[in-house]
Amino acid sequence: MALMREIRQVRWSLNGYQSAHDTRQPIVHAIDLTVMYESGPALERVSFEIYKGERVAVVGPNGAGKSTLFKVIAGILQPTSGRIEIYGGAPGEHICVAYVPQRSVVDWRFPVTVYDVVMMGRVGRIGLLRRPGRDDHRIVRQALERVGLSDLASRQIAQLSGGQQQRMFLARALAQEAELMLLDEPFTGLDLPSQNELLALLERLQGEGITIMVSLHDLNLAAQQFTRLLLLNRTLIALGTPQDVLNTQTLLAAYGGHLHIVSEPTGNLVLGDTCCDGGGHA
Ligand SMILES: Nc1ncnc2c1ncn2[C@@H]1O[C@H](COP(=O)(O)OP(=O)(O)OP(=O)(O)O)[C@@H](O)[C@H]1O
Repeated sequence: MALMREIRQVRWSLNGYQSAHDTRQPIVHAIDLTVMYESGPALERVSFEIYKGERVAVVGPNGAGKSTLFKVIAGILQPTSGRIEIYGGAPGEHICVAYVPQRSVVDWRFPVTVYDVVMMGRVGRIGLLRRPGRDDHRIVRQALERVGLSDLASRQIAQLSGGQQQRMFLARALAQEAELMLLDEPFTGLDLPSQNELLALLERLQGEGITIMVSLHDLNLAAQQFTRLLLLNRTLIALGTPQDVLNTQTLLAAYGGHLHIVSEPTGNLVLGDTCCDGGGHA
C-alpha cells in the first residue's frame, strides 16, 4: 500500500513537473503588473509573455522601470498589484531565476575572490550554514570554465576588467543553475571586444536553453542582437521583433524628444538614445 502511494506520488510530481515545463506555457507571464514607490508608479498595468529559450532586450529611457521589472520577475520586489508567474508559479517556485544587477551598484572594493563570488551562487542550494561539498566546487569550476574565467578564479574582484566582472556574474548565475537570467545593463561601459565576447557567451547560453532578458540603452545593439524587444516606459509600449517595435510612433511614445531618429536612404532607422541624463517618462 505504502509503495503504491509512493509511486502515485512520484507520478503526480512528474506530471506536475512536465506541465510546469510545457513549452507552450510562458516561462514569464506578467499579469497587470503595477509597482508603486513612494515617489510614484514605476510600472503600470504591464502584461506580457516570454517563452523558454528566448533572448529578449528590455529597452526604454532612464527611469522607465527596467530594473524594477527585473526585480519583480526575480522575486526580490513584490508588485503593488498584479502578479508575475514563472511557469505558472511564484518566482523561484519551479526554476531558479538569476538577477545580475548593474555593475555600478556593486562595491567592487569588497575583498573577495572571483571563486568566492561564483560560489555565492550555490548558497540557495546548500544553505548559509553548511559548507560547500565536492559537487558545489565542481559546479563552480565548471561555471568558471564556461565563461572563460578559470585562470582568474583566485583574483580579487577589484582587479577585474568590466567584461570580466560581467562574465563572473554570469558564472554565478550558472552556479545557481538558473534557467532564466535577468541581466541589468550588462553592456554599459564595455569596449567593443568585451561586448562581442559577452554577446557570444549569451548566444551560447541561449543555445543551451537558458532564457535571457537583458536591459540596455543601445537600441541599435538591441535591434541587431535580440530576437524580441520589450519597449517600456512605465507602461508597456510594445513587444515584438525589432521591426515590429522600432518605429517612429512607438519610439516617440517611449522617448519623446530624447531620441535622435534618422531615416537612412535604405529605409532603416538610425537610433540614438540621448536619454542618459536621468530623464524620465515621456
Ligand atoms: N527604491 C526605490 N524607491 C523609490 N523610487 C524608486 C526606487 N527604485 C526606483 N525608483 C524610481 O522608479 C522609477 C523606475 O526606476 P528603475 O530603476 O526601475 O528604471 P530603469 O529603467 O531601470 O532606469 P535606468 O535605465 O536609469 O537604470 C524611477 O523613477 C526611479 O527613480
